[in-house]
Amino acid sequence: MSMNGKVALVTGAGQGIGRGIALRLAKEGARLALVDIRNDALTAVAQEIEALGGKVATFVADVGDRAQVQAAVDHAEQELGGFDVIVNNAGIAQVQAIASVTPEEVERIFRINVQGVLWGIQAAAAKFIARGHGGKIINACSIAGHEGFALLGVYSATKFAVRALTQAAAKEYASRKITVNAYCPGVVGTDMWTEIDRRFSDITGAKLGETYRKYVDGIALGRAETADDVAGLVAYLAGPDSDYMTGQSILIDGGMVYR
Ligand SMILES: NC(=O)C1=CN([C@@H]2O[C@H](COP(=O)(O)OP(=O)(O)OC[C@H]3O[C@@H](n4cnc5c(N)ncnc54)[C@H](O)[C@@H]3O)[C@@H](O)[C@H]2O)C=CC1
Ligand SMILES: CC(=O)C(C)=O
Repeated sequence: MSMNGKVALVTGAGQGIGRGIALRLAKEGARLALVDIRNDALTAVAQEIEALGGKVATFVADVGDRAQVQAAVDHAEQELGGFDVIVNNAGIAQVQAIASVTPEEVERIFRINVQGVLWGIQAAAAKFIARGHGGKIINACSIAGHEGFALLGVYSATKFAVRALTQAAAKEYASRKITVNAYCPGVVGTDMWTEIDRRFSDITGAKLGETYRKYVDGIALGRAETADDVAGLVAYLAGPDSDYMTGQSILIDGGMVYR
């Protein structure tokens, strides 16, 4: 188990990709701090990890709020007795034509997808520096962080911003033995995609399920991605085999976007 004795904090851990990452890191031997805005979802995932024999603590926090992120990181260290890895996974989608997007919508998605990652980087890096033995910061990007998609323009802009933060933080923290990388999934069949599909349907008149199928048809490996597919990459980025990698935003999309 590559993460024995390590403590990892995962945001947006209540469902979907975050849940998959938390379960995988627990199987790798990590103690887990789970963060989400939904307490009921956190409790359910914590019970799954405990059933595997894992140690887990949960914190309700909104990642867009800097003080709440700091409090979650402080609690994780106190309750689990360490702090080695943060996975800044929480994020929201938005489907809207550029012509009709509002300032409120832009503010909300940048607050969660970009500031949420920034506050996580800041709080975690300060802990790693204070402890003096480095650490790993892992951020949620997307294929939309490598290519702008129609009706997903503002969402894409947030994910391009995550790549920029990942590169800049990698350079700023390298001398402290802190690595910063990002994972960029393609089409993962979570609630996020159910909502994206529904919004496309509202805007374009596509039948429910049609947009999702169209995207999946564009995947070279011929199937939608699972949270476990993403979690495998995150386990690698969280473990010792990736010690010499930093500043990278790695596509894991079954063959959709080639960079
Ligand atoms: N589903 C997909 O196809 C893809 C997802 N991603 C990214 O992966 C990450 C996870 O996505 P999914 O699991 O699909 O989403 P999801 O919508 O299924 O789950 C997101 C989780 O984050 C939590 N959350 C939302 N806002 C929060 C906030 N302000 N503070 C704390 N927690 C919050 C939700 O309660 C939920 O548990 C996101 O950053 C997303 O942009 C990237 C590429 C593809
Ligand atoms: C949700 C997401 O990142 C895409 C583009 O599928």
